[in-house]
Amino acid sequence: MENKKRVVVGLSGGVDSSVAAYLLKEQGYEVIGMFMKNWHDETVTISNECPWMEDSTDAMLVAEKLDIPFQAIDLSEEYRERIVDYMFSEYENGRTPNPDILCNREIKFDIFLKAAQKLKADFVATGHYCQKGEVKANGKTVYQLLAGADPNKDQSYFLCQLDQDQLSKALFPIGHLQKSEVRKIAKEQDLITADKKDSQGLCFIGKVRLPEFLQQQLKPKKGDIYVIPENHPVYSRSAQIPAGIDPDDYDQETLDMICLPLKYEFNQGNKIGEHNGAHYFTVGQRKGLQVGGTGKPLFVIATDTRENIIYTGLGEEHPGLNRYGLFVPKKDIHWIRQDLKLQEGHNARYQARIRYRQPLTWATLIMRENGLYVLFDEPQRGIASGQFVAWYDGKETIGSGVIS
Ligand SMILES: Nc1ncnc2c1ncn2[C@@H]1O[C@H](COP(=O)(O)OP(=O)(O)OP(=O)(O)O)[C@@H](O)[C@H]1O
Repeated sequence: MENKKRVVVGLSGGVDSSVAAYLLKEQGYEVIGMFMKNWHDETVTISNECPWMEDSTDAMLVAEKLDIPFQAIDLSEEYRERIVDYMFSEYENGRTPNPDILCNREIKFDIFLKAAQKLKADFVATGHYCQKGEVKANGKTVYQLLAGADPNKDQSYFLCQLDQDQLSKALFPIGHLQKSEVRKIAKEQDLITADKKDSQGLCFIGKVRLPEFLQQQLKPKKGDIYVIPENHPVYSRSAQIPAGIDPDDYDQETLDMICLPLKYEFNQGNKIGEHNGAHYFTVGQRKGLQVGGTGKPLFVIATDTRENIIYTGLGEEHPGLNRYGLFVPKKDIHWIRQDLKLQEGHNARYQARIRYRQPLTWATLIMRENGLYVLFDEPQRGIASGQFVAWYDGKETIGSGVIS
């Protein structure tokens, strides 16, 4: 008899990974369930809300029900080093990190994958809503990261930093299903996770609230909130894409103006209130400013963590909030499809997004010596440095990068 391929499936104690494990078993794989503990207890007890104990018990019960071996591993040290510390340092520097994307690249498809390989696994599987494809390029197999079939659940954005090696070892057994179908299978198989509520992203923001989390390490620091008028000269050239220019013909100054973060000075605006620490805030944020009586809603358009100043704009249409371009420095550009990598001096049209579940927008990608300029056809709300931009050809994620 042919040797069965061995798969370690990440069992989170949720319904998606439970059904992923069930389907793999049905398909004839030799399946091992593995739960990872990501959080140190002291980090968790702050809000008493990260129920990893309950989750790991659920994961174990699912494994028992499916009659597959089960292991729990403690990755909390690695998680702290690679995700938690990065979160703090990014916020401290006024950037907006995405822990879910990092967790996939650094933990699930790196450390967790290596732990699986120690168990002689051929693959690692997760309950992500995305799919894997394959094409041939220059005679070689190239793996594709494709959207999940359920448009409301597509999680491919969270995997936009995976590389070919990681993808070659990944399986996404529920990616072709709708969420409702996944729940139905879980019910039919009498899995105890069938009715469990969805987690929001990873164990992070959903379970440990972000402001509470940040306050563990970033101390409050009173500072000023300024409001920048809409007609400020800084927007005269930065707030739109000049019509009729061929992407090959953009001069560097114009690109920088449209795509680099705008620099504000406090004397450009009026003081409108105070905050308790610029490092708690992110571009696009509306809640938590606690400035009343402004008529139109107030949005963060920039933070200066060095000077501890928050710059805001009034109204959803403020040009500081809605920008056409962004920039990814050379070292932060990642191509899943290496074979489609843009060469310096070239440009291409792709669809792109800067956050999970955001509808895709057409954009022109312009590769220059220092990095990648992304010019959207429509202005994008709240582009923040540290966020990931991902670009797509239809359902396929082609590449991604960290916004400068
Ligand atoms: N603590 C964990 N241990 C093992 N695998 C995990 C863990 N957390 C997440 N995963 C894996 O990553 C996938 C995506 O995680 P995410 O937190 O986005 O969960 P989800 O989409 O709500 O899925 P689920 O319903 O399985 O929890 C999960 O389906 C699971 O395979």
